[in-house]
Amino acid sequence: MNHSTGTLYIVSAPSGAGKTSLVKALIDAQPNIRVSVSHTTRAMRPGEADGVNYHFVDRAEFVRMIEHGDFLEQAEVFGNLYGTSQSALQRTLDEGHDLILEIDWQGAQQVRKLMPAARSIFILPPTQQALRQRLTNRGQDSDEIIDGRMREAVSEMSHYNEYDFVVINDDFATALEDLKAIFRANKLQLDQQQGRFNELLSQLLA
Ligand SMILES: Nc1ncnc2c1ncn2[C@@H]1O[C@H](COP(=O)(O)OP(=O)(O)OP(=O)(O)O)[C@@H](O)[C@H]1O
Ligand SMILES: Nc1nc2c(ncn2[C@@H]2O[C@H](COP(=O)(O)O)[C@@H](O)[C@H]2O)c(=O)[nH]1
Repeated sequence: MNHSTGTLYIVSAPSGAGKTSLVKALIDAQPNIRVSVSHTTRAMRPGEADGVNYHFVDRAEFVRMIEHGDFLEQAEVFGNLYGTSQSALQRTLDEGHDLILEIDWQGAQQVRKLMPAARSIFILPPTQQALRQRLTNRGQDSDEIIDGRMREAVSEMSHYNEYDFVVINDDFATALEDLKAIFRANKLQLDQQQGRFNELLSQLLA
């Protein structure tokens, strides 16, 4: 059996639903999973670092990268450009690591067309009030930006049924267990498809 190529996962959610926190907790527990570092024209937030949270570039550089064909997918979200580097993604998968893309529904549609084997997960907040509360508690965006993100949340959430799985992030620990279960089930399915159990089965059935 050859496990050399990793699986690509797409994780989408309205801003503030908790996808970054959940993905971070998942990869802390499962070292073979990597997270793609996107390029963006958004301003850096306090506490963020270039090359860690994002590759922060200006609009001219981002447009140059689009023209050069550097992105697997790219989209405008909340007035800023975001994109996934094709070469970094391919390198990580070829190294055998599973890779998570934290991207919006527009990017998810583009990736599904190009890489149909990608598995996709949509994370929902338990209520609209909880979503606003989380954006407020995060303390990184002005009231005006939070209002804009709440308006966009409805449009983002209307695409939930394009995804393979939906996870509700009400209790954090429960949502994390749901995410882990999705990754575990997918790995077991791949093991079966790639014949990992053939030797055992030939002994058991002899
Ligand atoms: N289950 C939860 N209950 C309460 N607070 C939560 C829960 N999950 C995440 N949070 C908090 O909600 C805030 C938003 O979470 P996070 O930044 O992970 O969201 P996000 O979906 O990645 O947003 P964005 O798309 O804007 O980056 C954070 O302060 C986080 O600690
Ligand atoms: N299509 C893409 N969407 C992306 C990418 N990286 C992030 N995102 C989306 O942007 C919003 C806002 O993120 P924030 O860090 O500014 O709060 C987030 O909800 C993601 O869905 C990307 O590479 N491509």
